[in-house]
Amino acid sequence: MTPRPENSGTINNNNNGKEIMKDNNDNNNNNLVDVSNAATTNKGSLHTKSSFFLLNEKNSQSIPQVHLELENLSYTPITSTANANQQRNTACLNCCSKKDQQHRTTVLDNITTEIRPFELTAWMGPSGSGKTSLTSIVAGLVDPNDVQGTLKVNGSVGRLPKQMVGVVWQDDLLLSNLTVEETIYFAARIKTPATTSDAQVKTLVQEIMAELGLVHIQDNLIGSALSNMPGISGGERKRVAVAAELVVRPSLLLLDEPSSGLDSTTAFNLILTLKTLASLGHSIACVIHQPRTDIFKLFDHLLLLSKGRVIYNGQASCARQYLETIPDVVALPPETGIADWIMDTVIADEQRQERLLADHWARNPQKSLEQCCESDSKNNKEERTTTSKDHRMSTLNELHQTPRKYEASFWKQLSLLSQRTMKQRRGERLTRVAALLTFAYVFFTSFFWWRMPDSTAWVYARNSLLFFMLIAQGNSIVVGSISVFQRERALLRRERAKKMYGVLPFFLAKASSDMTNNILLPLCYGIITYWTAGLRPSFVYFLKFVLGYYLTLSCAQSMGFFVSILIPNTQIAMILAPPMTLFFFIIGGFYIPLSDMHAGIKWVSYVSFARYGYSALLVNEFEGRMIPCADEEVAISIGAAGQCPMPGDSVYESVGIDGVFASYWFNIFMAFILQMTFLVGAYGLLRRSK
Ligand SMILES: Nc1ncnc2c1ncn2[C@@H]1O[C@H](COP(=O)(O)OP(=O)(O)OP(=O)(O)O)[C@@H](O)[C@H]1O
Repeated sequence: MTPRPENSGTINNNNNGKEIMKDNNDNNNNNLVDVSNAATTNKGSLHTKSSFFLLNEKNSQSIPQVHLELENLSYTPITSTANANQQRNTACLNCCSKKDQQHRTTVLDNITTEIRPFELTAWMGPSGSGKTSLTSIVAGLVDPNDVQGTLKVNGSVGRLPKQMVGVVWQDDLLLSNLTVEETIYFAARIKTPATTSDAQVKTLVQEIMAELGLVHIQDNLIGSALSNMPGISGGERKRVAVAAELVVRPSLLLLDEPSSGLDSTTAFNLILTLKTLASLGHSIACVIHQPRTDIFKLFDHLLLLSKGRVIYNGQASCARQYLETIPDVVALPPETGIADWIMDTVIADEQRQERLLADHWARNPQKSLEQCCESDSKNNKEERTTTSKDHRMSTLNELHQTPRKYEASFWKQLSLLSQRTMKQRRGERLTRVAALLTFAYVFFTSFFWWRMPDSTAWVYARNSLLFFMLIAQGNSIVVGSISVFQRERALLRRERAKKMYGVLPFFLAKASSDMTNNILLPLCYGIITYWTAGLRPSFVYFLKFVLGYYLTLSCAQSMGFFVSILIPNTQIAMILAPPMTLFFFIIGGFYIPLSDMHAGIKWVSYVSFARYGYSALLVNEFEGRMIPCADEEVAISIGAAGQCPMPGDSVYESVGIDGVFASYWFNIFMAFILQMTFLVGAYGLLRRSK
């Protein structure tokens, strides 16, 4: 933590007798930072304000404040089988339909709560109580048809624009080859308006990194445990994910277990950071499991859930008094953490299966609260009245006018996404393996097809080499394209839901990066092999070979991209892709001459990129030249055997490449059209996918 300068704040008393840290530079109540709990519970580490917060304070008027009210909210998603949910409260949706196995599961039942600005709210409850579901509902990520009840923003029924909501999930999806700083910078830059300069964004990034203790690892790669790539620790990943959301100061911040995997001091400091942020006017709700007592005391508001029902919803400081008034609840034993005790109490209630706590709350929540927490409730009401007087909240209509659809312009989104894709590619283990594989292919191909003599005896060898070059690289390009996109899909889904960028800039960045990066090594292989194998020795024909070869592989790449969006299941896509590609190659004209192909299958060859690619390369190699006679007996199975010297055109005509298909440029045009079709199809599917 950056130490707070001694003269930067004073300790005052507010009307509750709480210590309030107030910035000397600004008398606005916005800037009050309640540190009483922090000071009393963790004297050794009194939280200090870094310039990140000072910077935020200066702009705090620009943070639209949000008061979110959830009234009688229920969440009943459809589950695909009844068996798995027999224990649940289920209701058959339409038992006469084909989908008569579909049932609705009541995940959340009649939840009434609120998230207020200037407050840090905790959502607690045992595993499976519905905390993550509630986060998804508030973030607007579930099907609205599955949600009943009312959601109000600043008094009006409706939803907050997604740009004003920051969400940190339990499973952070971070790109492994980006550094800590690059990850936070990307989030900051794409989510801040164009009017904020790059220098200002960089300052914000530095400040939030300082605040969350990430400066010393700012140049470290994130890494990935899945691909066994060393990187930052789990706790550091969590802090990076938090920083990427915090850096743009969202009005509403939702965090799903942000402290899991952190040591208790780091967890305390993180929650304290959130508390400080809340004091600037942000509304923050935090799913938390079993925080230690000093962390628990940082929370203003507590929502306690048990199996989808409310057990307590009120000031965190009143929870103990309230629970102890309920018969059957054992009072907090000495030397026991309050959060531990609350969780033990809730779990014991769940095990009894009588739902005493939920029923008790349902009978008369407000009255029970007022009885046991009278003085605190009164003070709280007064505080809220003062807050609402001081800050005129924007209406929901005004809030919807504030953010643009996307903060960054189209070109900025495209540029940032392209840069991120390039960075993710650098040093990827996959790329290194691909480089080794290319080297192996060059060696292997040179061994079998070294400097082929230009004679009729080598016509078949030339044909087979051209086809081998396509099939060897084409298949791995399709498979590689699918595996890479499947990894990116979850991140795309999450970032799209946050309205960070549009589909078109993502698509263009992805397609252009793939069409260069993924094809680069295979193209090198083609270029080297052209000369080592002794293909047509002319620079013009060489350039035409490069164009045809590139376009065919690039078309294969686009087909892989299309398939990976069409089939969202990775395993199925990976199983289906190789035979599909192989099929397109088989009907490409080498194994079965196009002239001999059965009419029932021949039409498919018109949509095979391999057909146009192979035809273009073959025509380029043999068109308009005479192939000299071999000294030995001519032994070719295709072409006009016996004719010597042999006209090159007869080689491709003998496999059925004739008429307009015998034109190099026609085949190039068709490969281009096919690629565009795959790309437009991929884009359409991507837009429709969620
Ligand atoms: N779409 C869904 N269909 C069926 N059941 C669901 C669905 N979403 C959540 N559930 C169930 O609802 C319950 C609550 O899930 P949720 O993930 O919200 O709990 P949680 O309190 O966040 O749990 P944890 O602390 O373990 O993350 C779980 O039993 C879960 O299996």
